[in-house]
Amino acid sequence: MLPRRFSDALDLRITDSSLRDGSHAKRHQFTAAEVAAVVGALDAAGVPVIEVTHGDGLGGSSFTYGFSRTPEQELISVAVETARHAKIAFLMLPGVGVKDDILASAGNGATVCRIATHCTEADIAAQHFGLARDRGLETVGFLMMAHSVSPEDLAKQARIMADAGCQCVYVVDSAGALVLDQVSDRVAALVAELGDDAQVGFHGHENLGLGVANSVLAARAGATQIDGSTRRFGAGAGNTPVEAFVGVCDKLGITTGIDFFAIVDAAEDVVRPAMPEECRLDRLALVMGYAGVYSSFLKHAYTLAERYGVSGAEILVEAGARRLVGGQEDQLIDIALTLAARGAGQE
Ligand SMILES: CC[C@H](O)CC(=O)C(=O)O
Ligand SMILES: [Mn+2]
Repeated sequence: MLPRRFSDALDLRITDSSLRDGSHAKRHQFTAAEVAAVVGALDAAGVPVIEVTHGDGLGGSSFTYGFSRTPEQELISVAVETARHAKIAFLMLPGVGVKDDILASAGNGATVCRIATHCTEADIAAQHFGLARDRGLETVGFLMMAHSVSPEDLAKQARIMADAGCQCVYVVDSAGALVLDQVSDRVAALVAELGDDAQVGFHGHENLGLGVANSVLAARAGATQIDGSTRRFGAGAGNTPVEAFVGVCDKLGITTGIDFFAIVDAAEDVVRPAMPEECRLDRLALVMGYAGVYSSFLKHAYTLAERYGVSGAEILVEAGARRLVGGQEDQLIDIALTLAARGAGQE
């Protein structure tokens, strides 16, 4: 069991996901040199956990999700060799990655295993949590698209993960659709359900501009692990910006162990040069948050809108109406073709 608090000095543990969620924004084109530079800067700033994987997790490099420029085990190895203090985490979605991918990541020195499922499908992760615990890995569970079920139903799924060996279950706002109390209610429901059996975490997206505020409310409701990405480098409008969140935590007296000025410098001098462009709160990102669409669909929507001459916003609105989940990227093609047949204009 993980302690409720990481140490007397640390109220919250932040995991930086720039090198995993940011992979979506970079269309999975990280080089080993970029990973080394970013890990070096985040580690020096005191970031305790750094996640490194293809955006869609281990095994994500594919026609469906987009091919990686650099094999992810190479990136994990570089991260492990570079980090002096930070733990290196990886993400896997059962069925996209397989158990051998977990073993390979552990073999290359990653120590935090994060398993993600849709928020109604926690049971498919049971064997992966078991394997990870057997290998001595720390385990984190991701209940994705958490806006789409009630706090009570989410808590039941969290219980399934905890019983399978998950040490911290995250409320994952994949669409950046949760608004303030909707975060607190979900985190509080998980805290009440899990008690001392597992910690609770929160992973936010900026699609409605609420990443920092939602993360503060998650912490106040009892979350002890919070995700963010330096310079918001993540899918959609990006994730909760780590540097802003650290500054806010400092002002609120919440201890993160991260040096504000060092992470601000890392954001500007090291992470920004690795980004193809800023993660923006633009039309399609806003539509994602409003319509409740998986943030990693953003680049797919841009590509399909251009290819078929249709509106990216309309693709996303329909994706929200169909309640698409991760792995259903091919349905975006169907939506685009349907819009093209109707003669919808491009936006
Ligand atoms: C495809 C995995 C996904 O990007 C995980 C995640 O960060 C989320 O659901 O927000
Ligand atoms: Mn995410």
